[in-house]
Order: sequence, then structure tokens, then C-alpha cells
Amino acid sequence: MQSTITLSSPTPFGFPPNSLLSRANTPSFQPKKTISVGGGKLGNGRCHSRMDSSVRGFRVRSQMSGGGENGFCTLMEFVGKGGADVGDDLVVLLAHLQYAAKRIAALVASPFNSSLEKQSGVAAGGGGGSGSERDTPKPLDIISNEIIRSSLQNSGKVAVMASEEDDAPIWLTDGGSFVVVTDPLDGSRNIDASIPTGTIFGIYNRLVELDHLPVEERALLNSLQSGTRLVAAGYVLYSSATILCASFGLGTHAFTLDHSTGDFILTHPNIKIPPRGQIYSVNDARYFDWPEGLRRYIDTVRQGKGRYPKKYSARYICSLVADFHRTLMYGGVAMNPRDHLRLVYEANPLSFLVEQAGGRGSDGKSRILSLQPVKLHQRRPLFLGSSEDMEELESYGDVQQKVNPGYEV
Ligand SMILES: O=P(O)(O)OC[C@H]1O[C@](O)(COP(=O)(O)O)[C@@H](O)[C@@H]1O
Repeated sequence: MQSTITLSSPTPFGFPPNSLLSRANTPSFQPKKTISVGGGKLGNGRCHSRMDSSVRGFRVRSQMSGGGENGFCTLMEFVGKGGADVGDDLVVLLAHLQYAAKRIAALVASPFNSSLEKQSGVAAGGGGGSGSERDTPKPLDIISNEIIRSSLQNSGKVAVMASEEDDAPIWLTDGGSFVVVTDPLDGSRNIDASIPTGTIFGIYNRLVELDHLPVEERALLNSLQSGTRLVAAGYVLYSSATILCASFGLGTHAFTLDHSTGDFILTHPNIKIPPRGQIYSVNDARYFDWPEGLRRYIDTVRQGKGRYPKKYSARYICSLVADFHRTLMYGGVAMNPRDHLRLVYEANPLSFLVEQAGGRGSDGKSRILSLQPVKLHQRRPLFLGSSEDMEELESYGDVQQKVNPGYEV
């Protein structure tokens, strides 16, 4: 059966079309395609009317393989009225976020990145450098932040944006109903070696009950919401494929960028992290700075002497989104046991995603989502992974690294 695709936009890469960007307050987003498979029109109906039915038994066929009985489903179709129906405002916001993701994907793969580094005079990562140099934003961090900020602003749907790259949250639009927290380009230290990087985001409802407060205070308090209040969260992995993985509160779903059309295609519906993995992911050059409990845990699983009687393997890219994505796919546990990763921008969104996939996110003692952030850039130990691995790890008690000397690389 041959699939036929009719594009309503003549420029597939110019997505979303300028008309969408300029109509910032457009109440509803229309999928740009009408898709027919075997003569039958699929369009929105492809993604069914409810998320649970849309993801159960969903078969993904790529355009290249000639379609199939179910064809394929774009992110916009998935969240739209014929799919999960997450609401018009959120659909518009996601359309702009996916556009930002595509721009960042192009940016991180650009041959001109090294000249940006040279122009800015920022030292390349990986060499010596003091701890504070390590924390200095790189040009790509700053540009990615700007790409996301302008996309959120153009959506007209976001009241507040809080970014790892900004000192304070930015109040964007009075009429916006959402709050977006983001790490625009995580792992950017790895860029010079073309190691995968990622964008992380979390979306909350704006707290209208705070509207009477001065703008700085209202922006800050909106951004300090507990992870249990997340409406949606996601990450974009910039690797051999560009993958946007998101949850809107009913499962975790991943969409792969089809460079030929500019669409994110549903490739991993309803991800379930295996309850037990055989991989641990940590920077174990820090072994001698770890507490005794964490050392014992790693020593035990390495030797296959844990509850799962097989020797574990280690994988560590040192790029959070990439390490997390692999953990979601294969199971196991990914961790940064010291106070390094940000609760608001990294730990909460990724914990939401792993929980929606059946796993757990913890700081080694407590469920991440239950923590009330007290500072915008607050850092916590972070452990994410399969439910059985996480339970076993936490049973060692003493797994949070207290020594945090400020590593140079
Ligand atoms: O040096 P460590 O402790 O292994 O930390 C590595 C982690 O830091 C990160 O690079 C994030 O650090 P930044 O937020 O300072 O960029 C993650 O991508 C990675 O998982």
C-alpha cells in the first residue's frame, strides 16, 4: 500500500510557517498536512481521539517504508484535537518549542560553531580551566537561550520563562497561561567534540492567584513550583537523530525529527523503562569523593552481586539528556550524586518523564517531584532510573556525595 502525502505548506523546513509565528495569539493550531494512506484520509484521526487509545497498539511506519495501515503521526497531530487534545494553548506553545528545537539542532550541527567560540573568546571545554570557567556559558548556550526565549515570546502563551542561563526569570506576556522552565543547551561543554547535547523543558500553569504581586516576585514564585504541578515536560536530544521526548501527564512519548519534512514523527509511543536494567551511569572518577553507601552499591552491581545476579556495565557520556535517554530506553540507573544538577530546570522535568515511563527520580533520599524548590538555581543530587534499580540503590542509604570540590573537567 502506497502512502500519498499532500503538503499544504510549500516549504517543509520553514516550520512553523511565518504566518503562525506572526499570529502569536492564534487560538488553535492546524496540522500542516493532509495525509492519505491507501486512498483513506488519516489526518487527525490517525492519532485517535484520546491519548490512551492513540498510543496503545500504535504502529509507526515511516514515509520511506511506504506507509502502512496506520501510517505515521506527527507531534502536532499527536497533541491536537484528534490525538491527546492537550488544549489549543499548549498546542501552540509546543509548535513554537519544536521550532526552537529544530533551530538549535541546526545550530549544534553547524560547521561555523568553532568560529563563534573564537569570536567570543570563551575557552573550549575539556581542557584545564578552573571550576568557574567550567560554569561560564558558551556562545551556543547563549544563542540557544535566545532561540527559546524568542519562540516562547512569539507563541503568546507563556507568561514566565525561567532559564538556567538567566539570573532571574523573565516575564514574557501578560496574557500567557504557562510558565516554562528550561535548560536550553545541556552538555554544551561537549560540543567541541560533537558529543550529544540536549534541551530540557518543563511547563507549568501560571499561578493567577499571584497576579497581584510585583512582577519580579510573581515571576520567581511562578518558577518555583513543585514538580508535582508540572503540566508537561520534555527534552530534545541532539544526537545521530534529533529526538523530542515529552509527557503531557499520560505516558512518555518520543518523536524523531524527519529532516526531509521538518516534522517530529512519533517513533516511541508510551515508553516503558524496563523495571530492571544492567547499566549504571555515573562519573566514577569521583569514586573517592563518594560516600561509603554509593561506593558499596556500585562495587556490588559491578560484580554481579546485587539483587540482579549479573555484572553491570558502565556508560557515561557526561551529557545529561543523552545519559537519561539511554537509561529510559535500556533501563538501569543514571546519576549525578553531588549537588550539581538543577532541581528546577533538569531534575524536575526528567523526573516527571521517568515517572511517566514507570521509573523513579530521586535525590537519593526523597522523590524529586515532592521537593519544594527554594531557590531558582538550586542544585540537588539526582538519581533517575528503573524502579527496581532505584529501590536497590536507595536501600544503601548513604548515596549523596557531600564532598563537592568544584571539578575542573
Ligand atoms: O562533571 P559531572 O559531575 O560528571 O557532571 C556532568 C553533568 O553536568 C552537565 O554537563 C551539566 O552541567 P552544567 O549544567 O554545568 O552544564 C550534564 O550534562 C552532565 O550530566
